[in-house]
Amino acid sequence: MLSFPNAKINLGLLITEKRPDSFHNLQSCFYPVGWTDALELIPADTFQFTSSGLPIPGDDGTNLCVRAYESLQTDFDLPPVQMHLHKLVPIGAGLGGGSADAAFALRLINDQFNLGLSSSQLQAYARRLGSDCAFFIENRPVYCVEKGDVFEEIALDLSGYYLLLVYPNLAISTAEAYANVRPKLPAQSLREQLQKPIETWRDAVHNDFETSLFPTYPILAEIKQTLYGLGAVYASMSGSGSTVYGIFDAPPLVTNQFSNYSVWQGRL
Ligand SMILES: C[C@](O)(CO)[C@H](O)COP(=O)(O)OP(=O)(O)OC[C@H]1O[C@@H](n2ccc(N)nc2=O)[C@H](O)[C@@H]1O
Ligand SMILES: Nc1ncnc2c1ncn2[C@@H]1O[C@H](COP(=O)(O)OP(=O)(O)OP(=O)(O)O)[C@@H](O)[C@H]1O
Repeated sequence: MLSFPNAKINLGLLITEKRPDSFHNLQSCFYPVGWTDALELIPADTFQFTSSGLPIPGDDGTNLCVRAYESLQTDFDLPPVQMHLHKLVPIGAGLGGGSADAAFALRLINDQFNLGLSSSQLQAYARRLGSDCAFFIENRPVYCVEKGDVFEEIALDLSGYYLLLVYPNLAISTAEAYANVRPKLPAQSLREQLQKPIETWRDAVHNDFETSLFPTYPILAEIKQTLYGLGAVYASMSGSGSTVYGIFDAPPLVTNQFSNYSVWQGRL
């Protein structure tokens, strides 16, 4: 069985409180985007995990695909499988790439072996693998709260817009990014801001990680400015960085602005 774990972007990200478990409560909107890895799972005589494409830090044994298999193996007598991941989504990019691989692995195993797990049961396994993971089980636009793993409906449809993702070949650790933020309760919820026309977002919809990361990595603010210069209706960093995205109402004319970076362009 073959699947294509896709990335996400965050439309706004407010970090509201530090939690007693040392994680943070947040408000954000997750939106799936078309930059994907490829993940294949086939039944085999012995368990094997291999990868190609972008190098993934850490041993294969700690890969989130392997951890997804192991988490189901504790409750089900799973036959061995061979999994191959072709990694294309940049790492340490704020695009949730590893989380998507884990969630898609859970879904593939559930389908391959007819485990009959519901969406909410798969989300429970996913939550244990990472805060972003549960989103990729249903993989549709949602408003998220708490650790980013509790979802609410939001009426937001950006189909028809174009997206440009710019990864400046700079990996930012999520844990480090959280360590440097100052949580604060917003005057107005992100949900209210997102319900207004996209043309108002530039001044109203913020990613709190930009405040702490832009002074350290000025290139991120420069990319954001360049995206607005290219005509973006809205531009922002995604998640804890380092990818910066622009949303456009027509395909942007990119020449050599981002020639040293990894770029993805497509429809939302
Ligand atoms: C920045 C976001 O991508 C926004 O969508 C996510 O909040 C990050 O989710 P993730 O990469 O799945 O993060 P996890 O693997 O769960 O956690 C990595 C580290 O980030 C910090 N962390 C993560 C999520 C959260 N709500 N509060 C936190 O403080 C913790 O230090 C944690 O040890
Ligand atoms: N399949 C995988 N793909 C990418 N990273 C993986 C994977 N499995 C484990 N990891 C580990 O997770 C770390 C970061 O993962 P990921 O790519 O999700 O971060 P990210 O792009 O910053 O996403 P986000 O901050 O939005 O969750 C890597 O440094 C790597 O050690």
